[in-house]
Amino acid sequence: MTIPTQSDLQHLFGQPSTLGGLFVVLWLIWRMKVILLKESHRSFTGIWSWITDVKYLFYYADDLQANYVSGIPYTISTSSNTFVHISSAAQVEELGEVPEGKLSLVALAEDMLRPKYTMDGFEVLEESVTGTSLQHRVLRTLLTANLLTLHAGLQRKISESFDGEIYSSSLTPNSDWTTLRTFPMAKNVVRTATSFAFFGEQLSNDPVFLDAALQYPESVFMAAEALRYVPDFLAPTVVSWITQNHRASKVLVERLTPVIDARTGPRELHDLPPPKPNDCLQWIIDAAPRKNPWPTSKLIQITLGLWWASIHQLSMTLTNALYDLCEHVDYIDVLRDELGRCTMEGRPNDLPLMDSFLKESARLHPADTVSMRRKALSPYTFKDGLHIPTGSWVCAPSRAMMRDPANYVNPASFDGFRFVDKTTMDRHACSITSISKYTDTEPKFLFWSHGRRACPGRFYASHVLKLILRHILLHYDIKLADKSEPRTFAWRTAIVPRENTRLLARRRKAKHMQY
Ligand code: HEM
Repeated sequence: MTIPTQSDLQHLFGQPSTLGGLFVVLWLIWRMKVILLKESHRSFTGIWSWITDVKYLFYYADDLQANYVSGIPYTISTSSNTFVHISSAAQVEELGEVPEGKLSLVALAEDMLRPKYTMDGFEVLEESVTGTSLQHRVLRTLLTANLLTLHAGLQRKISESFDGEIYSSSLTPNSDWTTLRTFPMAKNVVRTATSFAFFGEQLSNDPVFLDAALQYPESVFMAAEALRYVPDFLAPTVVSWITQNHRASKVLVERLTPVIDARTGPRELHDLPPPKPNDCLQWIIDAAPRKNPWPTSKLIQITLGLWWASIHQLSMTLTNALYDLCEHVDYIDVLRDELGRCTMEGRPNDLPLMDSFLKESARLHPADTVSMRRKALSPYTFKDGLHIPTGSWVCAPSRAMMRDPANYVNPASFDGFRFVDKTTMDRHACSITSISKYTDTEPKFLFWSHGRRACPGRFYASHVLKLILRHILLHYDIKLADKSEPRTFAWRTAIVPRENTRLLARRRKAKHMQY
């Protein structure tokens, strides 16, 4: 695993400034000060914990992989936290069902994101609406059920956005092949498509809104990261400086307020017969309580919370899938053939070969090394006796588990059709049988987590990834600009695509193109 360069640190949080590097320096100074002033009486311990913290900033993923033993818990301790990694199927199943009141995702998200400062006072949502938490109802149920309805609009947004990236690229003018910076391109395409599904046509056409929509998750992430390095009394100042006084969230609030007000206005107006807007914003409005309606500000907070969860993983996953396609070019024609024969209906078993390819890409190249993070609100003892003390974090080392020979045959090799029944490969492309689908969750495939809180956006994510790859494969040839360019770097548990790694794309001849 390579560690980030100065340029990666600058871009880690999406800001082309020197802030990334500055944080590390600030943090080193702060930690040194703490050690020298407060811990001089036990300076060896202090310096050792400081070295450990620096190590886990860059080598968490490597350490986890090196020390992973199937089914045996592994603990990493830093100066701020203890992380217990569980990997037995029984423990993972149990973790997936433990109530929020004992092992909490919400408490952990509060610790990680510090929303009080970074999201302008946002409270991480745990409201229950009709028995299911709101995000699961809106994303898992309604967004998934509407994939077919949104399909044409998403397809249009994706082609406009990707083709726009090609035409606006200034990296290789006058060349047959256009050079794209893969990760920034992926972020733009994902943002454009997802803003359509979340906010509808009007807002997804507004460039100022779109800009803020991409900036918002990055500035929250960046501010939360910075808060780890500064004392609490400086938090508001530092966050305000990093987020440029919450610039992105202010633009989003300014643009969303009139749209929500118009939709929630007098009851007789907003309950008008169809056509009602068909987007996540509307489903959030509809899911809100009727008796004591939530104010617009709360509806916006909830919407932005879900938006935050939706963007980053999706663009990193797309980037990794594109690299895997370039690395394993033999799959390209087979996948094109499948695209030529099969239609997409918004179901998880659409395009079984591409589904399997995406799953294999996720298995070997996930953007996170752990999944199912929870914070113990009180001491918790697993059925097999494993004890988690209050305040500790428990999670599953998902990346190591997906590379475990006990879980997958020949785990280090990329087998893009690992998840289809190969005896059915000579059938008509669309009736090839899947052994397991991309969106399935199970203890050995924790890409989407598992259990009660498994990612509610996964059906949408799978559909959009297939739509984006479909557009690219049918209309473009792709290859890496330079095979030796490093693609990712490690940052805590994440494996982040580098900002400057390049992809080449060339428009295919018209006779090859089809929809
Ligand atoms: C490839 C893309 C994605 C990956 C790999 C991914 C993965 C995950 C994972 C691992 C979790 C943590 C669940 C847990 O801790 O148990 C999660 C939660 C979540 N995801 Fe995704 N996700 C992706 C895309 C999306 C999208 C597109 C959306 C929205 C449309 C979304 C919405 C959410 C929400 C709201 C949660 C929190 C669920 C809760 O609080 O119970 N995700 N996701």
